[in-house]
Amino acid sequence: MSECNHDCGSCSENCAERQNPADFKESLNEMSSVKKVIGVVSGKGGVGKSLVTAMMAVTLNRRGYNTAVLDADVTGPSIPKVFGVKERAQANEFGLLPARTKSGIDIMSINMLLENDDDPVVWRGPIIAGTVKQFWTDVIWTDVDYMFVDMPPGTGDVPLTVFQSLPLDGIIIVTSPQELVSMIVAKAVNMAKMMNIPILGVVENMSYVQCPDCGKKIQVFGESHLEEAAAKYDLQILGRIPMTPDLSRVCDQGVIELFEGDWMEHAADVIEKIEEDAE
Ligand SMILES: Nc1ncnc2c1ncn2[C@@H]1O[C@H](COP(=O)(O)OP(=O)(O)OP(=O)(O)O)[C@@H](O)[C@H]1O
Repeated sequence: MSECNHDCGSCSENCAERQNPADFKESLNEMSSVKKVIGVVSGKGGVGKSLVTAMMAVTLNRRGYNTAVLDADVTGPSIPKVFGVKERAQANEFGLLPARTKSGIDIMSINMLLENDDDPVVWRGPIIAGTVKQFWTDVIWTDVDYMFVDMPPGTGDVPLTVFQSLPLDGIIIVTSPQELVSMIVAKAVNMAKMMNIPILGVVENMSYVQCPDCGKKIQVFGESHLEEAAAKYDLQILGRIPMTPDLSRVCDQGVIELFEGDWMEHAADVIEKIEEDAE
């Protein structure tokens, strides 16, 4: 392209440079070590992407790995809240230091840099993407086996630019049952394919409600279309998470590390397998 400004986030041309996203990935801080980076995406907001990101980090941490969460959802950051982290980010001469949660998960989020948690982030796309890049380049991520990235929701400019700036080893798509009947999941799948990032699979959140008395599973949104969508887009089903007051409580109280349930175990097996495949 003759007028290339090298900012693919602000350009819609499908040129050779866009097709090779590795060209513009940012390098990690030289004090950091991160083995695998998994992006957690959703076609739209509010489907439980942050919940899944946090539960994945907790599940792999329970299996003995060092895990971290990079909160790239800059305009709607919820990671510090679900982990009950209130402190501001500290820095030393080499870079920014992530906060460490009670069970030892390292996290970095824009909320740890704002003066007040409830200050809105009203920045434009390039500034947001620049912030996420800095979370990668300027934060000292020590000895991380698995980093989970809570991606900005949707398939627009900001998630696209974030996709392009981080060296993701795979992505997990989070959906709600309603999304599966629309084109939203297709857009998320196609964005990952455009970026040449392997899709590890799909997690259906709010999949059902289980009666606390008789154990019956009720599909509140009607019969699930998960299998159908997984077959259509050639996706592996990583898990189904019920809608439960317990999950809502652990998020609200900032104690996600105490969640009980085995919904993320299959996803964790698949993630461990990436490691084995690479060896
Ligand atoms: N399975 C569930 N059971 C109960 N509550 C849930 C469940 N999933 C999500 N929630 C609640 O829904 C809210 C939104 O979830 P979450 O922040 O994970 O969504 P999100 O997709 O990351 O949203 P956004 O993209 O807008 O940041 C949270 O308050 C969470 O407590």
